[in-house]
Amino acid sequence: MGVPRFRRAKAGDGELSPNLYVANCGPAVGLSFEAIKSAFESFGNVRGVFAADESGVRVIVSFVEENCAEAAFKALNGRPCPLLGGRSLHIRYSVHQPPTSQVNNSVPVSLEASELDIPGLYLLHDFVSTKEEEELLAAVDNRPWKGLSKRRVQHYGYEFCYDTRNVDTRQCLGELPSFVSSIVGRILSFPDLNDSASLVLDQLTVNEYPRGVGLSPHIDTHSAFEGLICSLSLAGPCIMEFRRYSEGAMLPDATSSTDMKVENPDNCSSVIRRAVYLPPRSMLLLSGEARYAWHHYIPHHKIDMVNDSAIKRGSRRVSFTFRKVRVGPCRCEFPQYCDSQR
Ligand SMILES: O=C(O)CCC(=O)C(=O)O
Ligand SMILES: [Fe+2]
Repeated sequence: MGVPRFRRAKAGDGELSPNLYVANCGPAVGLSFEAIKSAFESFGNVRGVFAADESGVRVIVSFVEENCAEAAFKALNGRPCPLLGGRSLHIRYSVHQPPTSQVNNSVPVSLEASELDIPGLYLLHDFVSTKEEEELLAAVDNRPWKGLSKRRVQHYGYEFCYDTRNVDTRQCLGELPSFVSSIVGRILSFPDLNDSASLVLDQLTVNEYPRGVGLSPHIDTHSAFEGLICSLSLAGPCIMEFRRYSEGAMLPDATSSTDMKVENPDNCSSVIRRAVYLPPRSMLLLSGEARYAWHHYIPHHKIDMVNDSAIKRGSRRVSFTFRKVRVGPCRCEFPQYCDSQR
């Protein structure tokens, strides 16, 4: 069945809902789902607490009764909650989205990045051979994985912290491993990347996604990484969607009233969406506008529709994402998406 999905309540949904979207609250700030459930249960029976997105600081609290949600909303919205460490909660009503309205929410999928017309986006097919792919997979499968809620990761160079979406630059884990040296060299020889300062790639995140698992829409934190992000797809395919929000204010950790639009593009009139198919062994390069101003997103699908073909995801997809850790603030041309220029 999977985790239920929710969208922001809008006119026509009725005034009340048993579901509350609660920001500034979640495992990333030390509040477990159990602790949140028990705090909200002082207002009535809670059916469940779910992550609203991957941030760890936004949850959906789903009550059995609407009037209990209303009581909790009135008592807690915008006020410090003593049962939750005195945190000030930001609450809105949220509506359960039944599975039937989740279909046909897709955009046409291109096979070539150039068709997306996103400056700074490149997709290089067959960037590694099948033999290299096997060797890279064997190398990471021989090393310890760290389990996240839905996928496994490995970090090299610097650890990436999912709660802050940043790296701890004081804690270097060492050089990138020798099994990726030839890949890094090949990236550096790609001619269209003219910003040579960003080409000393020193951080690698390896992600292993089981079939059907994706990644929430995000822009990699500007202050954490420089202007080039390179992602090598191995083992299985997926599609990647890109979203450009015209109003800005879409910082990855924003708790503003716009942040639910990321999860619910149907509610958002000001988003441009494009998608590309990432086959195994392809390298995706994000630079410039593609890196700084477009959210990227891997839908949680087991089957992707690419033109008229249904393409089944493999039993897993493993990606190697190479980045350069930034020292000093970001000075990009997209301040509306930039945590350094807020
Ligand atoms: O799996 C991928 O290709 C993308 C990973 C990604 O976007 C990230 O780690 O920030
Ligand atoms: Fe990313």
